[in-house]
Amino acid sequence: MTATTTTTTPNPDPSGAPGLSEPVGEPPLLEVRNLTVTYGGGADAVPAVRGVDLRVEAGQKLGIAGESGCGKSTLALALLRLLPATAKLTGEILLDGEDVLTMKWGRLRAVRWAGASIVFQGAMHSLNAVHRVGDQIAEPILLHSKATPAAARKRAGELLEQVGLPAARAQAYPHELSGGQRQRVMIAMALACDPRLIVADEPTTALDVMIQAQILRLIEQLVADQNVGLIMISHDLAVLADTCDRLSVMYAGRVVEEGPAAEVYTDARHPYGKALSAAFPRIGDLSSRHAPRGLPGDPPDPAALPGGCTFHPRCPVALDSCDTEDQELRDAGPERRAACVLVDVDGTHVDSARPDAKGVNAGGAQPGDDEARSTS
Ligand SMILES: Nc1ncnc2c1ncn2[C@@H]1O[C@H](COP(=O)(O)OP(=O)(O)OP(=O)(O)O)[C@@H](O)[C@H]1O
Repeated sequence: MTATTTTTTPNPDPSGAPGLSEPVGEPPLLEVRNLTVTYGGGADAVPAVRGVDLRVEAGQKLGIAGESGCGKSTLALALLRLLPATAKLTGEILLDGEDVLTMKWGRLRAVRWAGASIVFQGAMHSLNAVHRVGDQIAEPILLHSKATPAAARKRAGELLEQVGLPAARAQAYPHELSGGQRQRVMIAMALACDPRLIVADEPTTALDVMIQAQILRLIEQLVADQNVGLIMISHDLAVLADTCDRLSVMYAGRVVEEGPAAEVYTDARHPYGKALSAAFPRIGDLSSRHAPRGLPGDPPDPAALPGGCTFHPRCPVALDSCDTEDQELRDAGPERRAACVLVDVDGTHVDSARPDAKGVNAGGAQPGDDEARSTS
């Protein structure tokens, strides 16, 4: 995608996300401002994404974590306006400073694949079973460039080699490849038009751990070599912490915590971030103190969100006021933000010992139990 004018002054950072330096005069690669996505309308409206701000620079890897149903895939699809017509979007999605939400269709077609491309989960379902994978990789090249069919096929072979497969595998049909190989094909396809941003939605979920590690290292290598931006979406906080620079944790359609990936994983500020982190085992420490612990209860139905802080019904440290008072993201230490009334501006941890804490879910993840997560 061609960068739009860079003569304007830098956009102020509405998310306030610190630590993301922006070259003077250059808009960030991706800036999402106050994005909302609502499926349907009236009494049946489902607010799947609610006021999300994100920012990704070239070469940066942002992880988006959260339980099933928190709006991760909706957010990913919204970035390229790939949602069904029932979805209503508001806010801004600025790709190189150009708003995806107000683009004309012709421009949007050009931006898809070339400006940003998506690697979906479940390559078997995303690839067309009756076409050779080389032809499927060549297709966006033919659509987005003046390449001849022969040149596009040659490029497809090169892309396969780039993702660690022999060029000759271009002749294979999806069912002739292993799950890991198919996911490599998906990544090759995503790279076909030299995008500036790659959105990877659960790219390794269906793979065994060995192949998962290979695919993650491949994605990391490609981001470094080609200086693209990466948004990686996963329910697996450990995978994101291992792969990404920064992490945003979503709950009920909103970002409730963000910061450097390793810090959010080992020392989350928000009770939900803490609970999500505590749900994953720490490699190398299998003592009972570090045993993974689940979070009782389920995320709320987006069509019937609880009042106040949407996490309060599951929160082990909720105060009475959390039933009615919602929280915006607030500073929670250097380069950290969290949407919790108990987070102090200086980043002091959630204080689970407050006398007015209601102490629900006493058997679940205990946010005050930081020690258990700080030694990995
Ligand atoms: N086409 C749709 N019409 C109505 N509601 C939808 C539609 N797609 C998703 N939703 C709802 O929007 C909410 C967010 O769904 P989404 O798939 O974005 O979550 P997710 O975090 O990606 O979950 P998962 O990890 O299970 O894919 C859910 O409540 C879901 O039921």
